[in-house]
Amino acid sequence: MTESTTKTAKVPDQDALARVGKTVRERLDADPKAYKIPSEKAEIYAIGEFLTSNECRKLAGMIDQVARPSSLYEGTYKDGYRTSYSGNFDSSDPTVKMISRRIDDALGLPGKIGETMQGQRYLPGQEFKNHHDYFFPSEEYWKQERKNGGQRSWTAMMYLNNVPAGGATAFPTLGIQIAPKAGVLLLWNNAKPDGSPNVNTLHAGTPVESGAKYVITRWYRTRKWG
Ligand SMILES: O=C(O)CCC(=O)C(=O)O
Ligand SMILES: [Fe+2]
Repeated sequence: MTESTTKTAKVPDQDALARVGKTVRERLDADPKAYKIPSEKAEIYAIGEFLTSNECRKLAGMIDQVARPSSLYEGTYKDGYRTSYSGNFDSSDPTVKMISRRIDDALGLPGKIGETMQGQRYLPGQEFKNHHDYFFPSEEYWKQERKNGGQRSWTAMMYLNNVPAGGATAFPTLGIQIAPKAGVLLLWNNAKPDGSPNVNTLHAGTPVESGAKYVITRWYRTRKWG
């Protein structure tokens, strides 16, 4: 590809990603509870005490009900890549609805562009290796995801427990590691302010060394999901 074609190459959903990026940035910057994790290369925020300890306990119990091996469930990752157990929640469950709405409100986004919350449990030795949450339009799955709400914009992830050792969320390119803390909501923009994919959002759920790690993820698209 020549330089000029590279520059004009179309990034799917770029304008929408830029728009959603701005909406959420302005919302979080105005929220005194949202802490911006310092980085020049990516937009990452955290909100502490987003969930109560009772909510964390209840949601962890719900993960135990839905969790299945992630590698079999997802299909898009190679064996050994994501060794945690995960599962989608029932989006009509009242608790799921309430927490989803709380996240939507924190980001200032309409719930219809959010994927169903997904629960995930890691036991000692389990991990989710380095990956990007955004889709690669060159991959086969994009044909489907393009129609299914389009590209992923923000990731919202909640920690449901403190992990005795290991299990940090690591952004290797940024030199940032976030240790799980019960009730914290972690948010990051998978796109750059101009709406192109941000490669610096590469991240991993590092191996849990002892105890268990319970998290919930809600990914936002650019258009109505599902
Ligand atoms: O468990 C973590 O810390 C990261 C999870 C993650 O990257 C994801 O669910 O997309
Ligand atoms: Fe991820």
